[in-house]
Amino acid sequence: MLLLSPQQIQQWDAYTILHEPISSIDLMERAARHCVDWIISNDHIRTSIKIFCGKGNNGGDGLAIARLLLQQQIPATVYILEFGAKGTDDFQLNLQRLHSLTKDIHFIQSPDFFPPVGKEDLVIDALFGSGLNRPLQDLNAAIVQHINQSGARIIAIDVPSGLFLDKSAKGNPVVTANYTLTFQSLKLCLMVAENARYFGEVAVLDIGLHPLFLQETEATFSLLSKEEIARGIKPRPGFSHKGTYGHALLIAGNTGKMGAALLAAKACLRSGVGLLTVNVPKNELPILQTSLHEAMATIREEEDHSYDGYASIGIGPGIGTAGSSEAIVRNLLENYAKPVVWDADAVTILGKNKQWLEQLSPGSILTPHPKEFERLFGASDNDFDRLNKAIELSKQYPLVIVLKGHYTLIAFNGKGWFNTTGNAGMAKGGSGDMLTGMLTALLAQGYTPLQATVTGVYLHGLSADLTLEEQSMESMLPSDTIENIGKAFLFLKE
Ligand SMILES: NC(=O)C1=CN([C@@H]2O[C@H](COP(=O)(O)OP(=O)(O)OC[C@H]3O[C@@H](n4cnc5c(N)ncnc54)[C@H](OP(=O)(O)O)[C@@H]3O)[C@@H](O)[C@H]2O)[C@H](O)CC1
Ligand SMILES: [K+]
Repeated sequence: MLLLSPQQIQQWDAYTILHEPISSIDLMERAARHCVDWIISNDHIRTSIKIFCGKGNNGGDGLAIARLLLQQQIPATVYILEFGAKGTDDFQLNLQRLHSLTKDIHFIQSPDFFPPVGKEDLVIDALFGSGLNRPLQDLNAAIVQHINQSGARIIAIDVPSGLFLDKSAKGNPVVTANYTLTFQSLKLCLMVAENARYFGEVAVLDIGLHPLFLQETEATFSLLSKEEIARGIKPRPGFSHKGTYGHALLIAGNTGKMGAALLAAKACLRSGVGLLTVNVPKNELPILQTSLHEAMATIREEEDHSYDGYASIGIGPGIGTAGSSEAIVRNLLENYAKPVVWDADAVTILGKNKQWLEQLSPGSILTPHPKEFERLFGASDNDFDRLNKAIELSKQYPLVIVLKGHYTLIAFNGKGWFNTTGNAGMAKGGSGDMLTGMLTALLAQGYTPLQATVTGVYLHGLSADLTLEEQSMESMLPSDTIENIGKAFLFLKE
């Protein structure tokens, strides 16, 4: 699914109106009906429902929602903000329709006329949607503040009023909704952590916009889907052998950090690799060899670092950032030409030696979390800037950049894919090590760097989601999640 700009969403509307065909007012009616159905079926009806409307089509949705509720004998009161604009055609038509049912419609010209709003109320925010083109001010800003401090349950229609679809609204007045009912597809503003306190829980309502439009449309950002990932999984033919699936090397672990190496190695082995060697310090060899029977080992301190024969290499988990680790990073840059997975301490080392970025082998995968990303590429003013920076960097460098977060972004060649699997139980030490192991395994099996990354990131989150069948988000460990990588592969084949 593509994440569209406000202009593209308007075009999608127009395309649907033309090709379904359906009138604009009927499309609004369909959207409002879906909202009402969702509100009722999710048990959000309260004795007092206050619907705040702007005079655009978002406000039109609010008016239609009010009418549909009233028609079901559910009382709802409408407050229309008068900020000088004339209502859109569909707003005006819905206003007429509502007038024929109720006289309880209030026009608000100043804060003196704001109704009291309290905890017992359900507020429906239909002030502004995808048409917002400047920060809210004056009366609009005041009503947002009034609603936000009320303690009422707030359901935002399409997006919380005050959020821009595809750029930051940091510092602006924005409705802090408990729920957001967004139409047809997620929006970029609903994917970023800086807006999480505004959008609350998000439900995507399928209002039947024409699917063909997407086939004719391009967008920078899109969402990964199960079907897409499942299609890319390589079959394992009967006459294959361990050589078919590649020999991976993980350079991981150090004193006190051998857990990172073990997690990466286990995840690598569970992700289909043919052979795995782990490079560890001499003293730590027994830990590896007694815990993991399937992995081979090489000794960190030995001088001869030949990388010949490895189909892929992952470096970073638990190696530390000391000079000896820097020397290994340097050595790898000079002696290995295939894609490498760069994670954790290895990313920090690259951050300290930015000139080395130019030397990364094409197709290498960088997996920084936001802080590591900052160390590598500098600070960003907001989440949107960081996303756009990742996209720009992916044009500049022949790398796959994995920007870890609630919705991890994978940037490559000027495009970005958001992952849709995973949960907050993964916010624990060891999750990143697991991912490095998985990506290294997939690269070794001949997946292209982009394919390895989208598949690995998706499976990583999916394994964690499947772990919730027997664990809670609090209790689950990366070790549990690794044991569910198998279930995740099976789930893709269903
Ligand atoms: N395809 C769909 O998803 C459907 C969406 N629907 C709903 O329609 C809205 C979008 O409606 P639109 O009329 O385009 O926009 P808004 O209602 O968000 O805004 C209306 C106008 O408000 C003005 N504006 C913008 N920013 C501000 C501001 N800060 N202060 C005051 N006024 C502002 C702007 O006009 P200007 O001429 O003043 O620039 C906007 O045009 C979408 O979100 C859905 O809720 C359909 O109902 C169904 C299909
Ligand atoms: K809204």
